[in-house]
Amino acid sequence: MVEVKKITKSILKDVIRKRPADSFKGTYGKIVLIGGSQNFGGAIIMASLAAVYSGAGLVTTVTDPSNQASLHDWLPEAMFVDWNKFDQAEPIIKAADVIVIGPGLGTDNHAFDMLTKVFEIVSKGQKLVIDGSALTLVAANNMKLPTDSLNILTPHQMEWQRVSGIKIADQSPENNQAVAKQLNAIVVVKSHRTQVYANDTIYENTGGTPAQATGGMGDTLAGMVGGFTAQFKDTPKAVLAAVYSHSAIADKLAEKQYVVMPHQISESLPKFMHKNQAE
Ligand SMILES: NC(=O)C1=CN([C@@H]2O[C@H](COP(=O)(O)OP(=O)(O)OC[C@H]3O[C@@H](n4cnc5c(N)ncnc54)[C@H](O)[C@@H]3O)[C@@H](O)[C@H]2O)[C@@H](O)CC1
Ligand SMILES: Nc1ncnc2c1ncn2[C@@H]1O[C@H](COP(=O)(O)OP(=O)(O)O)[C@@H](O)[C@H]1O
Ligand SMILES: [Mg+2]
Repeated sequence: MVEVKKITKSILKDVIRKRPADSFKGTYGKIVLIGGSQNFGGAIIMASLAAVYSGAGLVTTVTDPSNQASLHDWLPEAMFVDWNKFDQAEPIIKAADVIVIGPGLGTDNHAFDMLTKVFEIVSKGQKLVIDGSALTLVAANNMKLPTDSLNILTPHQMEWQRVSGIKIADQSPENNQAVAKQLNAIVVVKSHRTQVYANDTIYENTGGTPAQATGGMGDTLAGMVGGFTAQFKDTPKAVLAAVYSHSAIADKLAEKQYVVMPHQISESLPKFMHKNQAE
């Protein structure tokens, strides 16, 4: 039996630091989020909201132009780039600390082309969060993950089945770890008790509620993983803190709500992080 470490509240003070007085938006990372087709615009808006509300310094959303007005209605803090104008997106993607690709991306040819181009241009030192449709595209087209970036995959169990080839019933810690090692990535397998595979160590979350079983909940986590890894140096720990915070906020809201809306998690983040920061 392999050891599975619990993700507990102690991860928060380990990761979330009091902000130095002498800092500016550049200190907290540049993040680009790519996704949101005409039909799935909400997904990239929810992910972008989570990135800004978890404290990322500068956020750019690359999406279908039909989403621009709603994006800015929800989030004037985000910059917008039309995903049909890749020449405009390319320098911003190249300059980013973190790229999140996949929420609501869809799986058509345009989505595949964009994912292919992003995999080509990411470079050393960048973190790449691969979620949702991007994982489905990777699996369907047998795409190799980029080797220069630090890759973080955030599949739900069915996406993980597609990417890893392991059937949901067989997704044991041992089996999952073997594929996570081959992929040389941090893998977040989302479920009632989400597991994280990082640096040969397996972690299991201790929170989470069925009140979270609503579309957009994973898109929100992807944005949080982006926001946390953009700001906090230790990437595996930042991922663990994002996973823990996402469920801890939901558990608290679920004490008084039957269902928790993904945007409510984002809206709770600034106060939650304030309360749980280390001096
Ligand atoms: N408002 C929006 O715009 C939304 C857009 N979304 C986007 O829609 C695209 C497709 O993602 P979906 O996940 O909906 O569809 P997928 O087809 O990729 O996955 C859903 C399938 O997986 C199965 N499944 C098995 N175990 C599961 C688990 N633990 N969690 C979730 N599903 C499990 C489900 O039964 C279902 O058949 C993604 O790009 C996603 O980001 C969704 O996030 C929903 C909300
Ligand atoms: N019953 C549950 N208990 C705990 N967490 C859950 C439960 N159902 C869903 N979640 C969480 O909600 C998120 C769902 O992710 P995902 O399926 O990718 O959603 P979407 O793509 O619709 O945004 C994951 O973080 C998962 O852990
Ligand atoms: Mg998802």
